[in-house]
Amino acid sequence: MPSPPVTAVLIIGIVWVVYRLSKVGSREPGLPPGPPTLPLLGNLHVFETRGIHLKLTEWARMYGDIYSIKFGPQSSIVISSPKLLREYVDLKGAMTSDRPPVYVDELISNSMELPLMRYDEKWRIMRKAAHDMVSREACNKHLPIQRAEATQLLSDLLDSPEHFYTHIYRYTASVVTSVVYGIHCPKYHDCFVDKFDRFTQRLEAAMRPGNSPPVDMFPWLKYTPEFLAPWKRKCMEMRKQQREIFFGMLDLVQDRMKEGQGNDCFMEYVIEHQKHYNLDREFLGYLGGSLLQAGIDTTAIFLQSMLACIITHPHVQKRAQEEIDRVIGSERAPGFPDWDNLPYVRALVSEVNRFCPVAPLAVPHAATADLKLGEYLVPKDSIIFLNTWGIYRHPDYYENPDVFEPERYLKNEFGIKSGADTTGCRNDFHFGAGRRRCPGINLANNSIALNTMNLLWAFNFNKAKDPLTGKPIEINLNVDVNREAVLLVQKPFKCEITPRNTAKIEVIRADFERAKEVFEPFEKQIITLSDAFV
Ligand code: HEM
Repeated sequence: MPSPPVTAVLIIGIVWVVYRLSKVGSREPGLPPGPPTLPLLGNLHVFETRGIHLKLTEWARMYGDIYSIKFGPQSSIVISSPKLLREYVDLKGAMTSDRPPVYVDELISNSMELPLMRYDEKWRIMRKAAHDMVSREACNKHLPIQRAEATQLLSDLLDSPEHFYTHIYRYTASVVTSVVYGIHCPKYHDCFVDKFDRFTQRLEAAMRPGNSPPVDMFPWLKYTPEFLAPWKRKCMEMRKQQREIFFGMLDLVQDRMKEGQGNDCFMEYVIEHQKHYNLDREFLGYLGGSLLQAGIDTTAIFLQSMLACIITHPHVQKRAQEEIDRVIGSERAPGFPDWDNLPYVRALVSEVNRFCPVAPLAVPHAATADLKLGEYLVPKDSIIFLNTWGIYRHPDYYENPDVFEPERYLKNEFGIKSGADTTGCRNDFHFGAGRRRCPGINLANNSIALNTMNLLWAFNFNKAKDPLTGKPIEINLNVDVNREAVLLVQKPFKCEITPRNTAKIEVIRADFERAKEVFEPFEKQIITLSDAFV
């Protein structure tokens, strides 16, 4: 039997531990209000890992444009208006540009992937090089290859319209491999593209909440022995495969340069200026790899969503096509200079981005220091969610926010309703905010503009028909989505794609013949990957 003083100490100790545990999950004083919490769990018990943007937006309408949530001990804030995004993220960039730690990424890439890097010296080195690589001027230099790739997309769609998914993916993959590594991918199958597509799906699954224990919330889980943690083994396999891709691509560029066969791609530029950017081989490998990883799926998802939007809104498709026909006609395909003369097509693109933002919660930021945001105090290391979905569906800013209506962008450049506060308004929230804003914006926007013009110029897009009933197969925009994915991916849908007239078919065939000359310097190497990818 312990003595009375020992018993007293034990009781005080137990009370203290219970008290501390009961505080886990509750809000620190000063945090903005939010949904009620439970001890230990915070808001985890009502949190969905699928379609998180919908839950965060539902709460935004209840608790306001800034509110807080707790994932166990982890504090997070959610920002859901243009004004607060500007004030709290854009203008406080030095304190809001960290990323929350992602242990799975630490295992896979040793935290060397730019989008998930912490806000430190490593990030600064990488970001500067990435910024210069895909700056507006640098991208303009690469318009001919981007255009040639877009011409191949039209030609592929003429040949086998039923494979539009893989044609689009080939396009977005080949644009990045061409401009970053100087290597054209002529087809989806039996080439780099399908293997990279599969690798990305495996990577996305490995990162998905629920497929590994919540290590980032409870860091002691890191020490689970490997024999009890198959997810750790999976991460090590992914690491091997990822390095094979990233460093294999880098080697190809260096081999080409040694042979004097350069083609002016982005990677050649940074290799030549390696010292200036302070990049060693490890950085170079992950720099190119980060652009591959961040640039391919995102652009493909936009194009898929754009097609889903015009198929479900035929009057929008018709109006955009009438404008294109008026400005361009049938004798030539659209080009970049046409973009400025197509206000309705530009409005359509803005509306697709508003209605189906590719990354509805961007990539979460984190606070590098304690933050004073208006009347609130947000502790260092809190996660900051940029609720792009909630902003783009905000009823104070957008008239009928749940209706797809490109015309709103003809009334004013932000598409907002009259009388709304314009502070912080822009029409590119889908590229994020502050210092972590997407650096690939120019490359992405060039792809979006060129392909939207091209596709509408060349083809009619209609709902596919059910072979049994003959009835159109409906597409439920943003409802039939892959809810497990972090990006807003429409579930695979079918559609009928038919060329609009024979003159256009001839233009596409002739343009594709000419594009082969542009591809030539980009076809000196074939990307090989080991059997691990099959
Ligand atoms: C439609 C196409 C795209 C969309 C919607 C998109 C969207 C985004 C978003 C939302 C972020 C996070 C921003 C933030 O944290 O505030 C991001 C980051 C990033 N994006 Fe994009 N992106 C697209 C295309 C591209 C392309 C083509 C590239 C390059 C080839 C690229 C490279 C990156 C990189 C490297 C980052 C990480 C930046 C950092 O953390 O500092 N993206 N993108």
